Amino acid sequence: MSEQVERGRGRGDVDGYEKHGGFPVYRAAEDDGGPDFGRLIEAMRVLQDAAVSVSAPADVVRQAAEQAEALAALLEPHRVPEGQQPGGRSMGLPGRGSLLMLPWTVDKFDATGVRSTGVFRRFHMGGNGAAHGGTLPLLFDDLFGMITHAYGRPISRTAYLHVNYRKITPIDTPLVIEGQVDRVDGRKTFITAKLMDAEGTVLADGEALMLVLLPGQP
Ligand SMILES: CCCCCCCCCC(=O)SCCNC(=O)CCNC(=O)[C@H](O)C(C)(C)COP(=O)(O)OP(=O)(O)OC[C@H]1O[C@@H](n2cnc3c(N)ncnc32)[C@H](O)[C@@H]1OP(=O)(O)O
Repeated sequence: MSEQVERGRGRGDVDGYEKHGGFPVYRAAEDDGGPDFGRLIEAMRVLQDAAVSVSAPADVVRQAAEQAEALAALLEPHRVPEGQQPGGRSMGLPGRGSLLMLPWTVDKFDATGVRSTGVFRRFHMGGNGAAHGGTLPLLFDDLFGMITHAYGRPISRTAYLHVNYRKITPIDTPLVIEGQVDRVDGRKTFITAKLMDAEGTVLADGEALMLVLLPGQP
């Protein structure tokens, strides 16, 4: 039977939903990882763009490999368990400071929906100037997670995610994605979203079913 969940309630405010399945408690990083963390993550993205778009002399590639290995060795001793690192939890940074997520900026986040803006970068390219098809479901899935959260639903997992590719999605072009909860039915949250260019042309649209986790579910 369908139910109308009160809009605008925060996570944990809904009776019986305080456990979020088997998920540990996730909190936003208080200081976005400190003064230089965002800078590090953006430099890593620029490096990824460069690494996949250069054709450099062997000596330059060797030097770059050595510097990348040295950088990894510098960071390696500071690994922490999931949920303690600022990467992915820094709400003030593009893509929350994650290198997996698209480096987009959320400019609307409430119970009526979530909107995010940004560009697909060179390292997201599939071919002929278009974003790789696999990067779009990533963008949609992350948005659907945020929409679920902003709506006040407990942590949910994607049961299905459907993307319609309507037009080529260009890299290095400002785009916007926006979506909202359409319907709630028990554990099920049905969500839709659209990816558009600056003129409002729909490049892709998507829908998903997000399922609230049962106690202990991973
Ligand atoms: C701040 C931190 C934020 C962290 C966010 C994390 C979320 C990120 C979002 C993700 O990307 S999650 C990763 C991708 N998804 C997964 O890995 C999910 C893997 N699948 C599962 O874990 C389970 O299949 C799942 C928990 C989704 C559901 O298993 P259950 O055994 O709990 O549910 P069940 O199969 O009994 O289905 C419950 C209802 O949903 C329906 N259902 C399930 N899968 C469906 C499907 N694919 N299509 C249509 N209906 C579906 C099912 O028919 C049934 O409907 P009824 O209640 O009406 O009978």
